Amino acid sequence: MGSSGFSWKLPDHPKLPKGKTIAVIVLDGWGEANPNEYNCIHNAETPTMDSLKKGAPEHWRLVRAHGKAVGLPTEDDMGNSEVGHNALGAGRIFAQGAKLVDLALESGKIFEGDGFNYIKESFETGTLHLIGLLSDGGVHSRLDQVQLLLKGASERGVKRIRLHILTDGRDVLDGSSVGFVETLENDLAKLREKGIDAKIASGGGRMNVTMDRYENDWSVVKRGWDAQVLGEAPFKFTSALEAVKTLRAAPKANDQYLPPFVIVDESGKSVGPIVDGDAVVTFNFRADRMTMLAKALEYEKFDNFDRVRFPKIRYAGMLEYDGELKLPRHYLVSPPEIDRTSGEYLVHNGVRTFACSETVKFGHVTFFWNGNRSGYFNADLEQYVEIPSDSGITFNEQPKMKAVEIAEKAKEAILSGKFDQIRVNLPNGDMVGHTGDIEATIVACKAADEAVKIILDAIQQVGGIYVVTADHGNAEDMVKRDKAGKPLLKDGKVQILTSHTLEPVPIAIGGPGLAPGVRFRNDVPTGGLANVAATVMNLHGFEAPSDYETTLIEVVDK
Ligand SMILES: O=C(O)[C@H](O)COP(=O)(O)O
Ligand SMILES: [Mn+2]
Ligand SMILES: [Mn+2]
Repeated sequence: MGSSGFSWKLPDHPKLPKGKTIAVIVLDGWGEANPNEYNCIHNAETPTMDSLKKGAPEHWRLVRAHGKAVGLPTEDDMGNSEVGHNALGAGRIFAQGAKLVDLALESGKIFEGDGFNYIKESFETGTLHLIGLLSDGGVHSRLDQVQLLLKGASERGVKRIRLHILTDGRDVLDGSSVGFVETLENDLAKLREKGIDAKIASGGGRMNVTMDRYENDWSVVKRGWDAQVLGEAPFKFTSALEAVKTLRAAPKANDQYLPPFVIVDESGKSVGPIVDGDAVVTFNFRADRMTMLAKALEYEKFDNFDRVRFPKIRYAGMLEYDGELKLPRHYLVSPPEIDRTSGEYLVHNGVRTFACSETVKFGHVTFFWNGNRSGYFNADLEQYVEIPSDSGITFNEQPKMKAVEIAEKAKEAILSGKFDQIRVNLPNGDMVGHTGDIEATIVACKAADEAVKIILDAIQQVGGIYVVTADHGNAEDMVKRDKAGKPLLKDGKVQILTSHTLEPVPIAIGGPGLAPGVRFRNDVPTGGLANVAATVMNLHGFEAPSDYETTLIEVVDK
């Protein structure tokens, strides 16, 4: 115990034993919604998940996974992997990046901080470049925040601004890029009237340009670098609106995958390469898909691709993206301080932990789960395994992804007897759901269900316990709906929803190691993802810290 009275030691649970092997399975993008033709989970064969549901209400229930339950600004904010895994791992609700940026903009503090003062040093003689996702999805970024940032910079002496936009179509409807570009162009026109030279300089679809994650495919970041920094891209236009409209007209074009483009002047010269003395802000608040670019912009030593030129810039992230790596060194808003996560507590209490997913979700069950912290708490007690994801494809082409491989790794870890907690993320429902391909998403959900079965069978063999849950909805509703819940039509066609949803997610507990009297309490009706950590700690035989969101379970005499 330290002088403050703080201790990592968790009290013993009065009724539940230690030493059980526990599988914690997170089905990514697996919400609960009414059965209908757009509910891919319902329409897939999912015998394992269906059988768990029969355990309701004692061993199966729903928990909230969106809005304030996961620290987002409003109840209209859909859940996402970052906030979902943060809540699952941390056991408490933290105001998240979206909210923290809102507050900093509202109070004006963002413009008084070190990060802004640093980039401001370039305003007199250099250009301010803003790079990020042009969207109101609220998952990685928000257009209204960019607008306030532009306004704030314009009131504080900026003379030249260049925007490098990434079109979305993943957290928002495909095709919405056109409207966002129009809005932004209007704002920039107003800045120009005030004498500020403000333009969009480059762009591209988020999944094709810049926003890769967990180092799955550096060529994505390189395509962005070439356009944003070098001013080079296969497509050249004289306006961003023309760019997006033209590129969207190609067969099968999609906002997520638009090719990189640069905006050029009458002489064909790019209007906004990044050069020595400029300032750069990456305006996404969410870390996972900005970290790779942040490294390229900041690290002197870098060999992931040939940068050709490494301009001497003043660079700040909207947030600090990685607290361990201190990346980037400068940022406009401090990230949530997610401390004392369940992973850290459990390791301090001797719980041996195995975590696994494939690359595209690997950081979710490690970095996000551990409060946006990379690396092990204690390498002697933990093992994290990453299974390489396919790269260069959209996941509707391979909807089974690496579900079986992840499950087999988990099974091996369970049967090895070397671990007390085996934690996985099964990405299928989410990654394939984001493609908007309904047939493929049904295949994806079936594959995830089969993977769950492999893990539950292993738990059965060792007399363990399982906790099966999800981080937010996605595959259970693939259509945009009106307020009354009816599919919304556009030009006579339904609009496919590629984004997450506001739906709750299931949580199921069971397995031969679950003590007979354990059941879900009925007095936590509004329970959310943050209640899961205390629940899992109890199942490991510990009481949760008193400031954690309450456990979902009770133990009754049987
Ligand atoms: O980054 C993404 O793929 C989407 O914007 C959100 O999906 P995730 O929160 O499930 O990662
Ligand atoms: Mn997710
Ligand atoms: Mn997702």
